[in-house]
Formats: sequence, C-alpha cells, structure tokens
Amino acid sequence: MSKIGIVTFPGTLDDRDAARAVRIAGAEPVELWHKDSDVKGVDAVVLPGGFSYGDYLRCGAISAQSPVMGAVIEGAKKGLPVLGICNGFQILCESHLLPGALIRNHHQKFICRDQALEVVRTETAWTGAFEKGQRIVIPLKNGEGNFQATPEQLERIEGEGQVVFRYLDFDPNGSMNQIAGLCNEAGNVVGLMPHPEHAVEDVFGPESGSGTDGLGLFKSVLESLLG
Ligand SMILES: NC(=O)CC[C@H](N)C(=O)O
Repeated sequence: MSKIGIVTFPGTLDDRDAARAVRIAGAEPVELWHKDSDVKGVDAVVLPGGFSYGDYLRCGAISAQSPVMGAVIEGAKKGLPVLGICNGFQILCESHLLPGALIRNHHQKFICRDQALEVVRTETAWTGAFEKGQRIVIPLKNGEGNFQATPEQLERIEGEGQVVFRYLDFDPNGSMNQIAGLCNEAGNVVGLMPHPEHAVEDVFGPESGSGTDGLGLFKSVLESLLG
C-alpha cells in the first residue's frame, strides 16, 4: 500500500482531515513532524492547511524554514509528489518550490465558502484522475488566498501551462488570472488554495458538485505512483 506523509507544523489545522482523505483514497497516512529531518521513505507528501506559526511574519514563511521542509524540497526536486493545501500552498511558495506569493484577500476578510473550480491541467501527479476542463466544487477558507506574481513569473506560469485550477463563477480573493492552484514545471508539486480533503465524503462534502470532488486529487496520486 502506498504511504503518504502528512506534515504537522505548530498551528496546522487540517492534518487529520488530510490523513482521513488519504485513507479513504486507499493509501496509508504517515505522520511527519516539522522537526523531522527526513520524510520516512513515504511515496508522497501532503502539506495540510491551517495557521502554522500563527501566520506570523507571512503565512507559511516560518514553516518554510523548518527541518522537514529541507527534506521535502530535496525530495520534490527528485520527483517526489508534494501537495500543498491552502497554508501548505503558502509554504510551497515561501519555499520557492512554486512561483509567486499569496497575499491578503482583496476584500481584506477571511472567506469561507464552497467554491467552483476548473481543472485546467491534468498532467500532474495530483490531477490525472480528472477530465481536463472539469468543473469541481470544494471548500475554500482563508484570509490570504490572493495569488500574485511578477509579470515575468505570470507569463512563465501561463506559458508553461503551470495553472492547475482556476476559480469559476466568483472571484473570492482577487487572484491574478483567477489562479486557484499551480504546479511546478515537472508537475509533481501542486499547491492549491481550496481544500480537497474537506470534500471526500458524501455526508460532509459541499452540497453542490458531487460532494466528493476533492477525492480525485488523492486518487490521482495513487494512480501516478502505480505508473
Ligand atoms: N485554511 C488555511 O489553511 C488558511 C491559511 C492561512 N492561515 C490563511 O488564512 O490564509
């Protein structure tokens, strides 16, 4: 059975839901702690959402310097699949595994809603089980989800096809080009602001969409690990 590491930083909130999503998808979750200096031989890593280090300095900035991130960065460069969800996406940008930055929502408020997304890119370790252009609905909950990049970075992101998800119907935070999620050039590292781990069971998932649209990310990585 594939093993997926879930990293807990001080202030992480969604590690248990991420572990549950991994289990429902059919893999074994492995607890990783921010002080770990290796990733215990896992097949993939999830950086879950939350408020690591109380969002001090900038969301994800302190976590990006933790020992475990040294190992995650090293693994990611060799092709280890890594998924950053919300605060995890912020950590990936702060670690420079993904380009750009997440800043305060343009309306300056924390937002919590079921959000429609377009799956723009399916050639990644985490989205292969979706159809290109598929519409999915998963929860979104953050204060700093506004994706910004320099004009050169944005041109490169769009030119290389690194946009994985875009917001549909409603602009929740002012992100450039409605970008909700990105991948690195190789496609093994994916970060997104909305929370797929909260849409993996009928009874708890959003009322619109299938309710379990988030499961596709976790199923996708297992398929990609099988090759
Ligand atoms: N749900 C989350 O992971 C929130 C991330 C971060 N603390 C923010 O508010 O933007």
